[in-house]
Amino acid sequence: MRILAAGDHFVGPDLLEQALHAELDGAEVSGLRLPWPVEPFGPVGGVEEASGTEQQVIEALDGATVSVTQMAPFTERVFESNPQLRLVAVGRGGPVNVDLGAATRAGVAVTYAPGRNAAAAAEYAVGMMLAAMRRIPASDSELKQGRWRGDLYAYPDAGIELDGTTVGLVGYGAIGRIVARVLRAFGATVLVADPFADPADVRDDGVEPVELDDLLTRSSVVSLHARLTPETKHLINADKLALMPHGAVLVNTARGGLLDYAPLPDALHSGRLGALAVDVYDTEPPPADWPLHEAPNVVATPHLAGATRQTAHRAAGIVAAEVGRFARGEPLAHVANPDVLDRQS
Ligand SMILES: NC(=O)C1=CN([C@@H]2O[C@H](COP(=O)(O)OP(=O)(O)OC[C@H]3O[C@@H](n4cnc5c(N)ncnc54)[C@H](O)[C@@H]3O)[C@@H](O)[C@H]2O)C=CC1
Ligand SMILES: O=C(O)C(=O)COP(=O)(O)O
Repeated sequence: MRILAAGDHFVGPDLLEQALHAELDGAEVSGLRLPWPVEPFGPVGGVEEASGTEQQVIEALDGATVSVTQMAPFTERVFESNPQLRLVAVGRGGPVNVDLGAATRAGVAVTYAPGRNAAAAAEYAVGMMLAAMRRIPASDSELKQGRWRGDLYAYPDAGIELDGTTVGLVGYGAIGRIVARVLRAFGATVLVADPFADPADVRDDGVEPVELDDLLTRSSVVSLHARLTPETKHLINADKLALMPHGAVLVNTARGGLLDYAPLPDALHSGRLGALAVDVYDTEPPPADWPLHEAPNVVATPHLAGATRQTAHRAAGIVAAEVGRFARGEPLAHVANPDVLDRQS
């Protein structure tokens, strides 16, 4: 079986290859390294989450029946140009770089790796929340500039605790669930808005399922954990921000497109938003004259929430395990287009 390991800077072709060799004896693996920094290609399935070009993938596939990848674009043209392809195993929480309709028409099974970075992203989200609520990065730079205990030591400008605070999570998938568990351990009251989560399951976790507007009205801290789709674009806009209590904290470690960034500078300057913590942006990287660089109480990091060493190994292990199942004719664990399996059997 010929396999293309189309890796990138984070989960490289070498890591994918090692995992494949550990899983399968005698696999013939070729590597493709996708560009870094990311060169966006897309949209593939409504969102721009692929990197590299389809031509690169078409040429690199070169007769492979299986490909493992993180970000390579698998488009209609890629499938048409490589009719021998049978499996694309994507090491991401969603196979957003694959045109699923085209894969299904071409008879290619697509698998993915739900939760592979959930612990990493959840821990980071809670870290960002605490950083914003207690303004840890600002205090760090003040101290390094020779300032000892500024406004943050003065009532009422001091930060707030998670203990006893109501935190609203928008999205209750792999990451939202871990964030909820951690927040409850801190003593927070957790509300969740997720139209696809079973309210009974949410309640079983000690969390209250609510509608989005209710969540925004009641939460002192709101953290976004939904996936970006055409339906969730600008889920949080100026009207939704206006529902939040004065001084509320907003955290976005999910996707820039979930949040309309345009009204945020005014919301921060007026104090309507008490603090903002963001790891993701409407344009990545944000421009040098990004208005939020000048706004008060913003903690901003360069899209790092999911990036831990464990995540990279887990992604490679999950895709290699899928390829192993495929090679042995066993059922695949996480198929995004199950209809195609009937046609393959
Ligand atoms: N900053 C980073 O480095 C990372 C960001 N992410 C992002 O974090 C987000 C969450 O990832 P996962 O938990 O793995 O995704 P997931 O697919 O497990 O969960 C997403 C949840 O969003 C819910 N959802 C869909 N429409 C919704 C709506 N209108 N309102 C509220 N919820 C809605 C779904 O029902 C699902 O439960 C995604 O946007 C993902 O791209 C993930 C990992 C790293
Ligand atoms: O945002 C990131 O960096 C991600 O890794 C996104 O993760 P996912 O595509 O959900 O596996």
